[in-house]
Amino acid sequence: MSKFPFDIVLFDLDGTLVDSARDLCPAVNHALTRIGRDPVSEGTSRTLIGGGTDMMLTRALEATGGMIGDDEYCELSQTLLDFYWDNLAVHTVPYPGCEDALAQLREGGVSLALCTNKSEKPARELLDALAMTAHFDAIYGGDTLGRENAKPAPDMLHAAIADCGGGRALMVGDTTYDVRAARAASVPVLTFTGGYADVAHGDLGSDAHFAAWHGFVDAARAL
Ligand SMILES: O=C(O)COP(=O)(O)O
Ligand SMILES: [Mg+2]
Repeated sequence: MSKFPFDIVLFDLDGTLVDSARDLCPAVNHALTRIGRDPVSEGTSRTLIGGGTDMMLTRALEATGGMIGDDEYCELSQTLLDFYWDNLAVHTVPYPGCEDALAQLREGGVSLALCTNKSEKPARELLDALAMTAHFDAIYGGDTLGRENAKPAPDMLHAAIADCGGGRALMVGDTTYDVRAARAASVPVLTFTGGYADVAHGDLGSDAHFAAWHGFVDAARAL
């Protein structure tokens, strides 16, 4: 039994644990400019994150002139990934206070799992680069169980809870993908307002939110 009102915390990655927009934005712009599109601003790129890099590219193409053909899209998606995988930890950092909160949870006997829509390989590489891998008992990426089972589907949440031995779980995220996945898995959900919400925070529909990681443990205990 943990010292918290939950035994397992499932974390989203981009926009929740780490501020990765400053590396994702150059990657999407590398792809856009390759086909002669205008780059998007970092502010715009933040609103495109949450569904995985393919979703980010699709939304960026729609915002800069419309979708392209399937073959060209596949090639461009690979161009984006190649760039991102070589540059995924250039500017990306954990949000202030996040690692202390993870350590506090672990010391309190809570199991931690990562449930990100980022593909598993770059997610693991990013965690390794930031020396954060050891915090997690289970790591799921958007492709681990097949893209069709990425968030907002509940599958990776269910699998991570099982890997952690079952128990009372809590989801922590920043976008509608996280809230919808948590609802589908019947898990309470806390959202971080410092991330990349794709709708107004009040419309995310989470059970509660926190604005800074220093306030996370109190917000989670109050659920
Ligand atoms: O890479 C993305 O677009 C989403 O990743 P996240 O699920 O960790 O927010
Ligand atoms: Mg996110």
